[in-house]
Amino acid sequence: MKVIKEKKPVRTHGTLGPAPVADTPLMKQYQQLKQTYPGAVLLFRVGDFYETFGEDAVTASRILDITLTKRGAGTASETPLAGFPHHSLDTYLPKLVRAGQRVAICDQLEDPKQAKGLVKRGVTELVTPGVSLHDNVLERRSNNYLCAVHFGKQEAGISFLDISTGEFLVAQGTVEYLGKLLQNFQPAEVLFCKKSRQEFEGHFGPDYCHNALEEWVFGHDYGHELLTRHFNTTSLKGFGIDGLREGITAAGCVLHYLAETKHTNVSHIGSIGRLEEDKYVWLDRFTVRNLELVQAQHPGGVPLIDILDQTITPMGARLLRKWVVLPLKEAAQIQRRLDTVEALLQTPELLENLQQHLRQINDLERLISKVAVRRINPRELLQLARALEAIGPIRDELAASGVKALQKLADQLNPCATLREEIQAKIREDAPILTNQGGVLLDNIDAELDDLRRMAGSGKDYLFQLQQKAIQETGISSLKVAYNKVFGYYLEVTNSHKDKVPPTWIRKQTLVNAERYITEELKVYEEKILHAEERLFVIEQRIYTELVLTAAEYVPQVQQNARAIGVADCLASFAATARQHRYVKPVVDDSTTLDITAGRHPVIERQLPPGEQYIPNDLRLDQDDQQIVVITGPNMAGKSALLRQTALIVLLAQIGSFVPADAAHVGVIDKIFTRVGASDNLSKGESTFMVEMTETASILNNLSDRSLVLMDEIGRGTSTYDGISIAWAIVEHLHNSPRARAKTLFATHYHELNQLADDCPRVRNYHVAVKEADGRILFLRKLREGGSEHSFGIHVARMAGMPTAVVLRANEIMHHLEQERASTSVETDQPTEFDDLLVGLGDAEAADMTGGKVVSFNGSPAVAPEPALSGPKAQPAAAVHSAPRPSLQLSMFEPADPALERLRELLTQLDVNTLTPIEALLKLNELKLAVGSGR
Ligand SMILES: Nc1ncnc2c1ncn2[C@@H]1O[C@H](COP(=O)(O)OP(=O)(O)OP(=O)(O)O)[C@@H](O)[C@H]1O
Repeated sequence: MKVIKEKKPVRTHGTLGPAPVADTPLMKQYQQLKQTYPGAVLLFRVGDFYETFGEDAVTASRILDITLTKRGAGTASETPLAGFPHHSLDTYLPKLVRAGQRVAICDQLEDPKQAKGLVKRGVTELVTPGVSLHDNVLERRSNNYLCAVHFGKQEAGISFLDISTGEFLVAQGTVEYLGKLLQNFQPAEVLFCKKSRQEFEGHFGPDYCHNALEEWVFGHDYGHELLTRHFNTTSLKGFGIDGLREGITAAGCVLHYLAETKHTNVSHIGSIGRLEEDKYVWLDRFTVRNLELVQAQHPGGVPLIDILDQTITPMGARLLRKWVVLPLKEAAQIQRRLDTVEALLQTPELLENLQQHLRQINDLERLISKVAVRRINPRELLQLARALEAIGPIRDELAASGVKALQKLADQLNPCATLREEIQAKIREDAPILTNQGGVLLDNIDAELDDLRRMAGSGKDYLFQLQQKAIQETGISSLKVAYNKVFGYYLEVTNSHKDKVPPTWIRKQTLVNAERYITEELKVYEEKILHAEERLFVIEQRIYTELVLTAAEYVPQVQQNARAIGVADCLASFAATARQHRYVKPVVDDSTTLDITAGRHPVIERQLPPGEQYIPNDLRLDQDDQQIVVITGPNMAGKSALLRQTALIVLLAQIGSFVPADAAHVGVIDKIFTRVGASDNLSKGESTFMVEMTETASILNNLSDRSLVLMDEIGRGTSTYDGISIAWAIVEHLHNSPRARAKTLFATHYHELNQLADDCPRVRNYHVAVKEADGRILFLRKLREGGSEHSFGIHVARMAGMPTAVVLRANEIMHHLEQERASTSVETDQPTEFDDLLVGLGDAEAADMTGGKVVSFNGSPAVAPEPALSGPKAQPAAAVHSAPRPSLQLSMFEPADPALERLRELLTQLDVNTLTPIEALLKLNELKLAVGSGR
């Protein structure tokens, strides 16, 4: 086959072109392999090139920017062709994988020189976004997870595996829990069953890089069998996961996929851990996103992790990302971390020494994984030895620290001295990456190896002497002995001297300016040298492989080292951040208080322009008196910053970090819910408002006394009155719910909500202070007690550079509207989206939301009916507490209309406790249709 030498970058966006035709034995072989790996780009090794054909060639040339040419141009078997030299695999493979492609690497399985007929070829590795050991594909400081999801009848199962570290996790629970885990772990590839595609995308969106597998892979018994076989156990009890039926299915699917992608040496996956929902603070996926914990929401934004991360090793960096999204709930466990950070801060020398040694550690975890899968090169093996060399001093440092938690870590460290010494005694410091071309091992390891080296070395000396002799004999001073793969050793004579060449020399090749010859003597020596070299390479490879096998016996110890190093690194990072950014140790206990003195936003305070200071604020929430704080203030005042900083301080405290404040007392929080009146779903074409409401309903259904709720501009996706009504009802619900007194921060533009405090004793009004001077406002950023009088949107518009005429006109309209509002009385009681929200909540919640003043769904009063519903829906905001308040719920259930009768019937049948938000939405739609059609 013709090999294309010059590869000029050409972009192609054409059609896929004809598929390759199996017109030769080579193409037949290609077709067979291609059919075995449908959906993967097949890199087909031919000689020194990896070639792609047909559709694959079009894809490869587009992603890799390589020439797209044709095989069999002008013939019936014409097909697109694109290829690259085999030694460029490391450059091109990551590009394909990062572009979301699965790549099957097909190699020559025998030496083409020895092959009789067609060279044997086979796929040696299937690299996919979620299953990769290639450094160029992986990010050093974050994990690369493959994930499998399985939807069961009651619950769903999920499993994560990072093959590059051996970490294998499983969980089972509600779809919401899975959504949260997907958001936390950000898998590179998700596997699910073909028939679950719609369900998966309905819940989690279409954006995950995924692979839909056949239904039979998702069987519990099959999964169980794969797991027990892999771990060589009879049951899964030892891992504490035997009850997780759906989780086991998902984990089995992960192992199945490893085998399918030809990853068979996976002994480094030594255990499977359970992600226990109860152990960690519940952060719904919106909270992880809104608080920008590990990922900024907008390009150029800075996530919390960037401020926090002062880890030195990749193990530390990867662990910190997990700690940040999985804050702890057990006060004692948190306290242990905090005490250790304090000890490190109080002993600067210990912290410095520890960090100094950590710099030598490298990626111990991924290095040992490469040992397990037998894909470690000599230089990496040396790195492993150097990393192990640093374990001893770290162990000594931690052991002598006098700090209990650090001493415990020291106990887990094992310098694996025997292995380290063996590596260092065998591998040359300047060893190459490849193991098949010699120069890997030191002298005096193997007698035969030493002999062969001498022979190869002296052979080369001999060739030099032969060159000198030939120069003397022929008088051709420019004559040289050289080597190439085709002719072996030869004598090269320039054209000007070729008439001096003796007749016994055999001409082998004619170049433009020179002739190349061989002689009998040269051939004999060449044989000897090449034979010695070949044998030498074989011996080196054998000894190297034995060394890797020896190293493989240390996988569990080295993995344990890696884990302990990760923890030490994270704690040291907390101490370093606390020192650098003036964080303090929070008091974390089982009380129900949240009391922050002079709290700051950890990210914004680092982003302010030089000379600007972040204004700290105090904030206290307590379920017994100040349970809900309604914060009003103009746009840009700093309301969102305050909400977020409160959540971030809680979160930092509960991952064991010091916090940006002068003091903080954090009674352990079990759930953090965040809802920001969103506009970000608009791009997906969803009804923003509906999404907002469905999610809010889900929040309200899941609260506990220990929960922290942040509501930022909830209701702004609808008209002002609706918005105020919804916001009002939600605050009431949070206040009156008999189930939970969740601590709540509620930021709003609707200053009307300040009137809530009159009815609800645990609701307190605060505002972010601004100063008005000369018709302009100055942001003071200070949280003060009391509500605010009016909104300042127009002032902000002026600040933003809105033309004066527009600003003046806006002022005029606002005054007009305010006057109108004051003179209007009771508003319409048509059902609105607010009613829809109640539908999603169920009887108990609906009653909670309206302060127990709602008529139950079967039409009779659920509680002694009071004449007025204290929701503002029914009246304009300005008159909330003065006008009589008709119940919008009553209007919804007047019995006269048969459609409404039917609606009532449907609602009564509904078990809202088992509905997911998505199902609730669908149900709602159904109900609307039912009412509309009069069914
Ligand atoms: N305490 C503070 N000290 C200094 N700067 C602050 C402080 N709080 C907020 N800021 C700055 O003010 C900007 C606006 O704050 P934020 O987004 O919290 O206002 P907001 O009241 O929520 O506004 P909007 O209602 O428009 O969402 C922030 O991006 C930040 O740069």
